[in-house]
Amino acid sequence: MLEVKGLSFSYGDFSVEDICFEVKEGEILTLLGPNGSGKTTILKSIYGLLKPKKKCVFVDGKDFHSLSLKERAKLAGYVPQSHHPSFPYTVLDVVVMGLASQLGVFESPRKEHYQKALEKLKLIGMERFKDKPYTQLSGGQLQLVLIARALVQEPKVLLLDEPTAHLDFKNQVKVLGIVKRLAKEESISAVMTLHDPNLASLYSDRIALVKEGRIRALGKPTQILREEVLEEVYGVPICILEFNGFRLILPKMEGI
Ligand SMILES: Nc1ncnc2c1ncn2[C@@H]1O[C@H](COP(=O)(O)OP(=O)(O)OP(=O)(O)O)[C@@H](O)[C@H]1O
Repeated sequence: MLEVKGLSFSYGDFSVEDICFEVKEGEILTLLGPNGSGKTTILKSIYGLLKPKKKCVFVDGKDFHSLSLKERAKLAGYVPQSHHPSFPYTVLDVVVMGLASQLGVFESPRKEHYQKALEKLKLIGMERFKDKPYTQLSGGQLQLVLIARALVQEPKVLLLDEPTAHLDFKNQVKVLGIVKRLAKEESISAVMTLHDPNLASLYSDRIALVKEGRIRALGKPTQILREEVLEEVYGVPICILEFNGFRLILPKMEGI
């Protein structure tokens, strides 16, 4: 289980303050909120890429930030929002790099490591690209490879920053479906950031609405995704249509 207890971080002119939530095994919590509200800052602070003001992140009760890099890499995987590859490693090599922390300093990856990486590429439907230089992938393909790289560690906690950002509709559904299935089957605690409230509603167990560096509301999608709450957070008129038990969140337009 992931516990975030009073996480605060400041860049100077922007800060996230007193972020608190728990994510149980098998659960997906989505951070949803406007551009610049602090979602990435929260994810980076959890993973330790940014240094929060105090001890505040615990995985299975362990103070995550006090662990060694190797121990952290075993426990948590992070998929960044964007990545600009510079060296033309093959896709398979990039996924194997996810296991670097599990190898000794002078140890090269072995057959079983490549096998594991290939399994993860198969899982996301990217095995046919295994020998392609990853500098030659599209933005969406790159995103999928980064997800495979995080999965190869078989982490207990998965942090995904806008995992659907560069993906077409089919791949959005596919990737979020994979995250949901893995969370349940592998008992992973997943935290992701999304921009689309409809996708958040469909794929999250709980949603934290973030505004100006603070969590404004936290709960199940049906509790959180209400017209007045979303209007307050996004500052635009919202209309929610209910149909066969599903909720469709739309901008309010004349005629709706
Ligand atoms: N390295 C940095 N130094 C200073 N300020 C930063 C830095 N990175 C981000 N910020 C600022 O912190 C605020 C929150 O940024 P963050 O990327 O966390 O927001 P976000 O909710 O993830 O946004 P988006 O949805 O647009 O990705 C923004 O005002 C941004 O300008």
